[in-house]
Amino acid sequence: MHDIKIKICGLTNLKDIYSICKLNINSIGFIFYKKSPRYINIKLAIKLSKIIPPFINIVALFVNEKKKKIIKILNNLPISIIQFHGNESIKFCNKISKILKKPFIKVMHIKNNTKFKDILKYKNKLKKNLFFRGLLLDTFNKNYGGSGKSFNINIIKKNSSKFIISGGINLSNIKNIIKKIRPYAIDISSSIEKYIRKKNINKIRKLIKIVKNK
Ligand SMILES: O=C(O)c1ccccc1NCC(=O)[C@H](O)[C@H](O)COP(=O)(O)O
Repeated sequence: MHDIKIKICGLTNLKDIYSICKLNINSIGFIFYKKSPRYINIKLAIKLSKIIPPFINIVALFVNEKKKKIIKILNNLPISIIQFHGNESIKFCNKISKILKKPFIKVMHIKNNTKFKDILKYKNKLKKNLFFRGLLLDTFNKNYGGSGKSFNINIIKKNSSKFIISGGINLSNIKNIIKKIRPYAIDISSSIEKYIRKKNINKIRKLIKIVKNK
């Protein structure tokens, strides 16, 4: 059985990063989307990135951002992966990734009527691109992400493909998600917060214990 990777999204302060980096997590997400309550600017991102040790990935998240802005951020930070979390076209994602020579992951927002075949179809299109690394499934929401709301995971067939699952993952539903899908990775934000912009390290510890089974 594969080890499930963990991405903690929406980090905004040194204290949280310092604590999280001591734990068994794989990636940290910085949100460069101004409308998110977890948005950070480039100046803060530079400061935060300096304390992230090797082998923990920094993921830069954008929502329908302009090419120029993405390039500026990526040229100034040690980013491992770009996360396109809006309605960006596959062509746009690939173009930016090619220019920057950085891999990308792409969100698909899951609605009540989304079918598994729609997900596979989208993933197959993405897979044609050299820099594509993973499809992240998040619950459809007008604010694009960080909703704390789950989608119906029963539409995903177990082990049929490797997905990054997000949207409303918490300590109560994580066991079921693992049992039903055993995803490649999980991406989590709001349920592990004390309040907006402050993570709850104890909850993260508990989550890791379940996910990594240690
Ligand atoms: O977290 C946000 O504020 C956010 C806002 C706009 C677009 C994306 C955002 N987060 C992206 C993530 O990767 C979250 O982990 C994902 O949406 C799941 O969030 P949650 O349901 O709160 O666990």
